[in-house]
Formats: sequence, C-alpha cells, structure tokens
Amino acid sequence: MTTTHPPVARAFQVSKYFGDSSNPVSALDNVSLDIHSGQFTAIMGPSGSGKSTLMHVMAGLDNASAGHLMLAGADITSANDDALTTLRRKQVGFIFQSFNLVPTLDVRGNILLPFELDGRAPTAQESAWIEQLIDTLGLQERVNHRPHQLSGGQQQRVAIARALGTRPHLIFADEPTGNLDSRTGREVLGLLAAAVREYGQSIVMVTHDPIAASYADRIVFLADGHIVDELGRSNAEQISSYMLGMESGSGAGRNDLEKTRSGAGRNDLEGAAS
Ligand SMILES: Nc1ncnc2c1ncn2[C@@H]1O[C@H](COP(=O)(O)OP(=O)(O)OP(=O)(O)O)[C@@H](O)[C@H]1O
Repeated sequence: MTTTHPPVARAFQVSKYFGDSSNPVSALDNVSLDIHSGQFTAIMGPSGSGKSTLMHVMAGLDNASAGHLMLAGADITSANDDALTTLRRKQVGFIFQSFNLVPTLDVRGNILLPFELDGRAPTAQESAWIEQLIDTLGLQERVNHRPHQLSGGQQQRVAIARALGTRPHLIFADEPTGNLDSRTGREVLGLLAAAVREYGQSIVMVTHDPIAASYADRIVFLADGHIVDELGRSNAEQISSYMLGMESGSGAGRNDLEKTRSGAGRNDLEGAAS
C-alpha cells in the first residue's frame, strides 16, 4: 500500500496570505495535505480556491505564511534558496502554465536542460526514453526549433518532455493539458499515469478538467483556501457530478456521486470526449 510509505510531499497546517498585513488576501487557510509516494493526485476546485498557491507552496516555489512543509524527505519550511534549488533539480519536475522554456535553446536543448543543470549526460536508457517522449509528444519535426517558433500547445509538450525526461520522484503539473487538443491531452495524461504505474513516480496535478482528473488515483477538492473533500479513483462523470454539487452549494456532491458510482467507466468517457 502506498499509504505506508512516508509522504513524498507534505503540507501541515499551511496558510498563505497575499498583500499587506492591513489588507491580507487569504489564499490558503490551515491546509494539511500529504502527497503519497507512487500516487497520481489531482487537485480541483473553483477558480481562486487556492490550487496553484498550494502547489507552489508545496513545491517550495513560494513561502507559506504559516505551517510546515516537507518535500522529498526534507523540511523545506525555512530552507534557503540554494538548498531548495538543488532539491528541486534532483527530485522534482514541473509542468507549469508559464512554460519557463529557455528562449535561446532549441527543443532538444530545453528537454535536456535538467541533465545539463545536473552536470551530466543522459544514460543510454535515458536517451532512449527522451526519444520516445519526443516521438509520443509529436515533437520530432520540431527538435531544432526555438520556443518562439512553436505554438502554445507545442511549447507545453516540450515542458512535459522536459519534466518527464529525468524521471523525477515527484512531478507538479498545473493544467498540463490546458493548451492541448483532446487526443494529445489524452496521450499526455496516459504518459503521466504510466509514470506513476510503471516507474513509481508521484504526480500532483491541478486541473479543472474532470476527464484529466479521472486519470488520478486521488482527487482533492479545494474551496476558499480549504480542503473540503477528497475522492478516490473516479470517472469523469462522477467527478463532474460532484463538482456540480459543490458549485450549487447544496452539499450534495458526494450524495450525487454515490448515485453515479455504477455509471459509465472511464473508457466510455474517453470515447465520448474525443
Ligand atoms: N500573487 C498574488 N497576489 C495577490 N493575490 C494572489 C496572488 N496569487 C494568488 N492570489 C489570490 O489567492 C487566491 C488563490 O489563488 P490561486 O491562483 O491559488 O487560485 P486557483 O484555484 O489556482 O485559481 P485558478 O483556477 O483561477 O487558476 C485568489 O483569491 C487569488 O486572487
């Protein structure tokens, strides 16, 4: 059972405020969340509920205002930037909306950047994996292009290949399929699910998309900076139904879900989504 392993990331009683102390905006309010090793965790919730903030704080990209944070076995609550940078480089991959591709490097250079930063070349096995990623993500024709020569979806695919290339223990993904057509989106989700299933990697993914969340083992719901509920593996219809219950404020999310449990399986929904 994955739950017997120590969490690969942990937020304990974390709060985050933006703005000045006279007029603080509360983005996270006393949130505690363990990310289990070898699990695919989705974070969902309405716009402004704190999803991206939670991910940034858990990844050590932003400081918490209060609480404790662990990442890859290290206490990062008050870690300095250098320690965090090293930890992230070795253990963590990021797939973010602002792709953070290096404009002066071509596609291959961007994908190989984590190896470069680690001061080593990919092994033969890693090289084969990178070629497979380039192929699966349809980037073969683009390997010598720079980011500005690519569409938004192509840039996102480069960011995905870069994040998966070193097979980091933990991957944080913010709307990884947001810019992709549905077929490429499903391929990316399949890659992420395979990373968990076959290589024991852990993934935290923020998404609004119930189909994307249906690939996760666990779905955590945020509202107004609080974790309000979580579900185990569910199909897209069940997740949509739950979210509708949340949005209507009827508190009926889970009850509705129980009614749909015997509904369509994920494969049915995948077919319907294409
Ligand atoms: N840098 C910032 N300065 C001020 N307020 C911020 C900042 N970043 C986020 N917030 C506020 O914190 C709250 C949570 O924002 P966050 O981006 O985490 O939400 P989200 O659930 O990821 O939203 P979305 O789904 O729209 O991306 C919002 O009220 C937002 O306006």
